[in-house]
Amino acid sequence: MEEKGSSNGRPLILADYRTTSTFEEIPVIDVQDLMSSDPKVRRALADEIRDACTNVGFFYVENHTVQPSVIEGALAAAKNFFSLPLSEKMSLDIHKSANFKGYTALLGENTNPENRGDLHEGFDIGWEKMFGGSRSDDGAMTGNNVWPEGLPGFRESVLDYYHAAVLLGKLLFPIFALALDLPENFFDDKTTNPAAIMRLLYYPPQTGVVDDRVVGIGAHTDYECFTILWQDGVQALQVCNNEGKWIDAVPIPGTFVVNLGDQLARWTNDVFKSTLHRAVNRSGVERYSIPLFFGTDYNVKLEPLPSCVSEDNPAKYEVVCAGDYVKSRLEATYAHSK
Ligand SMILES: O=C(O)CCC(=O)C(=O)O
Ligand SMILES: [Fe+2]
Repeated sequence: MEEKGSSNGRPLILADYRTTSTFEEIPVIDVQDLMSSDPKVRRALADEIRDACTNVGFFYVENHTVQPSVIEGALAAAKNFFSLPLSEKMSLDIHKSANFKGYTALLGENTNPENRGDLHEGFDIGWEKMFGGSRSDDGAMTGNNVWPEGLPGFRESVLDYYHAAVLLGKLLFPIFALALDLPENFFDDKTTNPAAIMRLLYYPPQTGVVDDRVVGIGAHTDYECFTILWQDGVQALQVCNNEGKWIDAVPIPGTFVVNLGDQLARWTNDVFKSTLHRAVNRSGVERYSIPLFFGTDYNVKLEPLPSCVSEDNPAKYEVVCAGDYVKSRLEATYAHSK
């Protein structure tokens, strides 16, 4: 790839990085140096991440900070929850909660408006301290979590995972900032109350002829800055390249898939890609995944970075408040099953 500006003293015009190149595979990035005390090492990692963000919008991270036991706990919690009788799950129906917390039944969501509903079940939570409860003010997205009764340890296992994934997300923000040639602390004052939504997802297998309008999760882009996704060993996630071809995000043990969402696309005026993806579980067995969508605080304005706007790449998006934006996207996703 052509060398364009960068950390050698010349100003970086990020707008020049916007690319229409395509990809055939998703890069794997080792993030064990995320907290290195050597700025050169962090810079090298940021360059690798910038490449993935401008060309693909997806990458795997290996050697991350989340302990396997925490992941196993969350997976066991998910399996216990989704095995509950439907009536118990429906008592936590997401439509009854303030701001999209709780249970989504099969076909309850329709992520791609051209489809007929998504073939997955979900359970959504937002920020909550393990001890001391929910946060009082998330602006347009304020609302408490809801928890099932009669599943001992469920809340603890889910929150353990939530906080471990949020911590990883907090470590990723500075490296994204560096990748954008911003001060590493650029996002610090914009992520003081991590606006992170976590979901447990269950995908039944789809057998026989698959109606393209009813798949595990329809083609969509994510709403927040980035998503940290744990997936089990069952292949289903697919990422759309620039030629419209679906590339399998093959499960790689020990990794997370990280993908950019529309908030970061808006900050960067589409220099960083929020890439279309979907999940179709044709494996014949059940699949579980756990995305955590990490955005800026809900009161932050999503404004394009000056270095991402140029004469050739004028600002594409109107400035919006993060909370209003996430809420409007969620409202659209659940509108059909209201
Ligand atoms: O389950 C997956 O692999 C993808 C889930 C997803 O794209 C989402 O929840 O936004
Ligand atoms: Fe997604």
